[in-house]
Amino acid sequence: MTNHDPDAALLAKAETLTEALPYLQRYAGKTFVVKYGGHAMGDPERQRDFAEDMVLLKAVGINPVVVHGGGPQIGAMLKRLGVESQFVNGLRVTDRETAQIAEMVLAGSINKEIVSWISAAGGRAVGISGKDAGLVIAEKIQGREADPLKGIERHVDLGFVGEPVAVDPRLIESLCADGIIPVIAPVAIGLDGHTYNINADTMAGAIAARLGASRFFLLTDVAGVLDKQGELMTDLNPARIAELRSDGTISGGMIPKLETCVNAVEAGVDAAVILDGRVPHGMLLEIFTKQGAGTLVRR
Ligand SMILES: Nc1ncnc2c1ncn2[C@@H]1O[C@H](COP(=O)(O)OP(=O)(O)O)[C@@H](O)[C@H]1O
Ligand SMILES: CC(=O)N[C@@H](CCC(=O)OP(=O)(O)O)C(=O)O
Repeated sequence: MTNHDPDAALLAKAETLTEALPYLQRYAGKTFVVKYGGHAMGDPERQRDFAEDMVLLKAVGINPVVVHGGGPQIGAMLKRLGVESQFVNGLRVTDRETAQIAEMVLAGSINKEIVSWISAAGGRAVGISGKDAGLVIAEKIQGREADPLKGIERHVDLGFVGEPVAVDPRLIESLCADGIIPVIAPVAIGLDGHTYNINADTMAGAIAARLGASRFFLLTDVAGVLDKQGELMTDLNPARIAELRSDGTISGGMIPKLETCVNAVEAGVDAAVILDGRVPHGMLLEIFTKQGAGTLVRR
């Protein structure tokens, strides 16, 4: 090696940057909605990685919009307060007290924590919930559950569990235009004036659809959607997802996750990606390199 030969490791770094160039050009000015699940919020190092990724996206001209969950954190708080909680098809049955606690955890502690991480990474973030500036209007969900005895679905009352029926994107758009990363908690006011707890995947999907996002990322605690053998399925479409649901391959929290992906891509989002949020910078590799990560859902 002469003095003029670059170090191989440095060269590889430069190559990574040039490999990113077409993606940087393609995505500049586009909006990416990132759903940050409660299970994906690992230790402080992972939290810092996530915040750095958001700040990096913003720095290269992409508009990240974060919608976060916090299911495990709500569960821990309910347990501390001695309140029982149960899920039906991945949705938490939410009575009035649970709705208050969910709002406290989601729009209070978690929302502000994420804002602090982004701030520590050098970005500017504003933490809001679906309640702010009429961002999301919710409607009560009619819950359904399989009746194992009769082999049919029956209605269940999920309480104050809502789904978005209207999204007013103006607040998000003005924050993005001002160089700010919006961080959104999945709580909204219903048409009836009550506070509704909304599954964070559903909330994020509705926002991604309304914003016409280029990409919708769902960061969770699995590599993506796994088949019955536990192997990663890298590409899915709505028809295949319907099959996976009916043959029982997907269950629990993966049900609302895939439903929301289908709704988002059918509403015009280019692609949704479910990936492991605990893998350091996995989202950056997915966006800026040829290497894919997780499960890509397209029409
Ligand atoms: N086929 C499947 N592939 C991957 N995960 C699945 C599947 N079926 C059910 N799951 C469950 O879905 C979970 C992800 O949903 P959830 O717990 O709601 O995550 P998050 O809190 O990130 O939204 C996984 O950890 C796994 O337990
Ligand atoms: C109705 C409903 O189930 N709401 C969720 C909201 C939080 C959430 O979805 O958080 P994750 O993304 O971390 O699962 C809940 O109460 O747990």
